[in-house]
Amino acid sequence: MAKRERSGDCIEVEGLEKVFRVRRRTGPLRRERREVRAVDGISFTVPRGQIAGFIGPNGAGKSTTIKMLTGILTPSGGRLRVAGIEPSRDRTKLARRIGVVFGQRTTLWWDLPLRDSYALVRRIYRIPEARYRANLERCVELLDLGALLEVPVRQLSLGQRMRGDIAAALLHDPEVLYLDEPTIGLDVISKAQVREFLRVLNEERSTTVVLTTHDLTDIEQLCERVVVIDHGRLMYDGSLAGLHEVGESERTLVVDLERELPPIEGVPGARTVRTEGPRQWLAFAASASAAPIVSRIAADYPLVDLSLREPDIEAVIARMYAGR
Ligand SMILES: Nc1ncnc2c1ncn2[C@@H]1O[C@H](COP(=O)(O)OP(=O)(O)OP(=O)(O)O)[C@@H](O)[C@H]1O
Repeated sequence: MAKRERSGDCIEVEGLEKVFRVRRRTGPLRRERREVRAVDGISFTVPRGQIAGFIGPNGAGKSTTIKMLTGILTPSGGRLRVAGIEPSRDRTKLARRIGVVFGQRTTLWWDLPLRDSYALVRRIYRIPEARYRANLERCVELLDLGALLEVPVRQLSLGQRMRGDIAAALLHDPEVLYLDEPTIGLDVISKAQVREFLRVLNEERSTTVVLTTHDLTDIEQLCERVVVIDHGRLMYDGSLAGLHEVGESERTLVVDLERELPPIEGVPGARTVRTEGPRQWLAFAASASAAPIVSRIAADYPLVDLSLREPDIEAVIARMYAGR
């Protein structure tokens, strides 16, 4: 698979806007016209070869932005370029340069085995035989699809289907890959497989990736950069560590003790926020290490088990607002 140059910006977005005009019935003969500003003047760029996280709460305008980046929707205002192409003007040309994966929808043919779905993708994109074979072989190897190629898509588990969908989006060698919630509903192992694949893909082919997710672990493990939008506006653009800092976000340590005890006290940097029988929840700054907190608790309390919970995106963003 071809490795590309990592120079210049692959995606350029300037003052992007999308206004939906909706009509609402307000009485038997009355209709009201209303405007929804789904995207309200967003600007950012994504350099070639970067994996950028694109996050925000429900209804923030993420899908609308992605749809404009793929040419499905025409912007109401602003400027947009992807791989040097204006998406809404040259949608067909752009389709050859981009791949799109939606976590909650499949682009595969439900009744066909994976292999036949891929053969159809090959025909749609007119992928040359040698390139198709090489790309399919690499995807099958990296996504562990060998045993699944003859299985009809409807019989695949969600994680298998997702891996199948990702391969389908890459057979024509796109330079940009949009992923909308690629790990949603997947178990821990499938999530790890998908993340590892994206890391290798980016490393081997310098593919530019825009990743929409509600899972901060996806961002943590894959994205050097994160763009946060809310109410159609850009809230933050920078590193994940920086986001935790401005959002003053907290991680939670869930601790199982041998028996019910009073709330854990005296652990520097952590405070007990909840107790339920022998289980206690301790919050601490997301930027801090959990190690000293864990060893302190292990030394002072009868510890049976523990797990770590990452902050959720909604909470981080809510704190960003509160801090303004
Ligand atoms: N076709 C449409 N017509 C009218 N309003 C729309 C349309 N598509 C989206 N919207 C509105 O635009 C806003 C942004 O929606 P969008 O789907 O882009 O958000 P999102 O960030 O992708 O949310 P989610 O995380 O829930 O997918 C919402 O208020 C939504 O109701």
